[in-house]
Amino acid sequence: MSAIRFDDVWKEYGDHIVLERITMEVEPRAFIALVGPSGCGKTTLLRMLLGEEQPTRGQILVDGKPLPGEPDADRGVVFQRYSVFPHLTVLQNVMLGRELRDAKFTGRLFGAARRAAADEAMKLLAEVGLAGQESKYPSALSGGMQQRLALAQAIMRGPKILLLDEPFGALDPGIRADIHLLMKRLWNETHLTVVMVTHDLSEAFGLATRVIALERQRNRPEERERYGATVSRDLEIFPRRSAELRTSVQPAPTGTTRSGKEHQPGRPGALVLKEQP
Ligand SMILES: Nc1ncnc2c1ncn2[C@@H]1O[C@H](COP(=O)(O)OP(=O)(O)OP(=O)(O)O)[C@@H](O)[C@H]1O
Repeated sequence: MSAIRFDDVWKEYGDHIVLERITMEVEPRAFIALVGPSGCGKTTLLRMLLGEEQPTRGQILVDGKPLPGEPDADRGVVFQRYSVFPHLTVLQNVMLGRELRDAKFTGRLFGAARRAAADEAMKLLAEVGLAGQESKYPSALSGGMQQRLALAQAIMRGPKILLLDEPFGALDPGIRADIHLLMKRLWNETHLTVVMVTHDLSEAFGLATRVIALERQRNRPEERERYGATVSRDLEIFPRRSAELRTSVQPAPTGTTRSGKEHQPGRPGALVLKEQP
């Protein structure tokens, strides 16, 4: 469970200002959807949260402390594609999540620690609907299954913050709906703070507790490089989901993530609109 604070964060590449004046607080266990036009800096913001990029000005604090300058186990990430290792089996990919965290130098666990990690990985695979697929390689899985695997691998690292960069963008609508249910269930069952970049507004409103739009305030061609994007809309989904609303959801049957006990998200029509000053 982590709170994130952006304190007047700017990101520039040479003379090109990509983001400016990003100041916001993200409460613990929030599910943030970052939306905005192509090229406005959504992925750049996510990469700064991951530690792959540093702010040019300002700072990002997690639980009151400056964000470590490089990726660590506290932050898990799933991209639209290529988040898992093609040369490792499904089980090995999920185990790696734990090995990278607990055996940083060797990348391997041994003995009881390895058996415990394998048991946990098997449970997690069942939870994401991949029971029975453990010895397959990712290339033998569908796109939706690969993204479930990527989620399982990220969660196996035990992150406090999960960063999602259009993780479901390449999936067919039906498969997307299934994986949305899975995502909601995983978020409900864990203490994760989630930040997700998406182009899909219905996905944003269906999953998130808060939808944040980034936009350039000045967008004439000659101004594009000199003015970065900033937070233009901060939409809180109402009623807010909170720890009290969490439901205990049984693991989905193998091969599916549909659950009758799924917590319903806030409806897009029920919003509190907070304009940025
Ligand atoms: N390493 C880099 N060096 C120089 N410019 C970069 C770098 N990374 C990103 N940019 C620029 O920053 C801007 C924002 O890119 P970013 O990928 O964050 O946008 P985005 O909102 O995620 O776009 P999309 O929705 O199309 O994925 C773009 O103009 C891009 O060219």
